[in-house]
Amino acid sequence: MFTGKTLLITGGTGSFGNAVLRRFLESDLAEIRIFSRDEKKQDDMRKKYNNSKIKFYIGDVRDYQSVLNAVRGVNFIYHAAALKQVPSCEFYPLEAVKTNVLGTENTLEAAINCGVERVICLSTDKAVYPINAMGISKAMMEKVIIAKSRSSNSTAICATRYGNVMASRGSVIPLFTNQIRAGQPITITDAAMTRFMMTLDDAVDLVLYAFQHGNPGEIFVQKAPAATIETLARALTGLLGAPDHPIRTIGTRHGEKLFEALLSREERVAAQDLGNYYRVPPDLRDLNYGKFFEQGEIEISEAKDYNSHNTTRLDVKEMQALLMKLRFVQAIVRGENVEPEE
Ligand SMILES: O=c1ccn([C@@H]2O[C@H](COP(=O)(O)OP(=O)(O)O[C@H]3O[C@H](CO)[C@@H](O)[C@H](O)[C@H]3O)[C@@H](O)[C@H]2O)c(=O)[nH]1
Repeated sequence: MFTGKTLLITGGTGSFGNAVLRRFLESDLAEIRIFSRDEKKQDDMRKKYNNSKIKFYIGDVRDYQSVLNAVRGVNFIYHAAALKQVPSCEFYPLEAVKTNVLGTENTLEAAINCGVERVICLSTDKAVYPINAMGISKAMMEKVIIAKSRSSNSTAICATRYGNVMASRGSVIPLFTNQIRAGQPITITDAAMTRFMMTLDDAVDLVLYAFQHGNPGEIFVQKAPAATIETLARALTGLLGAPDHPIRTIGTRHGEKLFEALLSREERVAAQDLGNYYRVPPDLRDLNYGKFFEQGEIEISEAKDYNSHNTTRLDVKEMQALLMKLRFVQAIVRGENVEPEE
């Protein structure tokens, strides 16, 4: 399906953008466009990949015209441009709205106007029962996707939703490994806090799956095991040969949850179980509220959400086995100095 076609990656200089780019460079795509605001990172990528299939576009999803320039002539879009840090979005919620909500609207509008075949948008578990501005803006992004896909016949728009991607830049795994190596105590927010644990490779598999099998308005959810932060810390100290390394509890950060959900109760009832993934269909009921009410959903009262407290729980040994799949952790264990996954 990709032979001779063009893919645009918004936010293409970030971890997800890079991972998707690497995977798609192995396909028969004719061209891959990287769209982002970051001139410097684009320049680094130009040198690093040194590949004439890759074209670079400077722009910002907040600016429709700049998106439109990059979208003309494109067949597929992977939309990863986002403000994704929980604390910064708490302090600047309107910035999250501008990039995550309005930026998505701009991207989808340009896609529809240019006859793009498929768009896959990146979402997060923090969009389910959201409590922080980042999650709320991503939840609104999902609503924009579903609303847009109701009214677009020729462009199929889907989302993929993930939990934490292990060892991505700025995340807790590089932080803990730095603390261990620097001889500083590991700073744990709450020992009992759980997070879904998945690798970037798993996340990219789901993007490919969504491109190949997604129907308009569907959200694909990656199933994953979870671990407590204490298990994660103990797994890392064990791997780095410092099992007695001190741990200090610092308390929950701004806008943080004790556990995350990948599917709400309502979504779990409607979702199709695909083995490694869930496929959540869009709610296609119309605005006729009388009908809406008569056709209520009985199963929802019984359903449980799919969350990081009730999914498979990893113990320290299992967590270590998963960590050792990461190139970043393998290199750290060998005693090398490496940058986080990107
Ligand atoms: O010093 C620290 C920092 C973090 N944590 C904990 O480690 C876990 C993971 O934290 P972090 O790696 O910062 O990720 P999250 O805040 O959960 O958010 C990440 O994961 C999301 C997906 O759930 C992405 O959307 C976000 O971009 C990404 O920052 C959380 O339970 C934190 O409380 C600590 O215990 N100590």
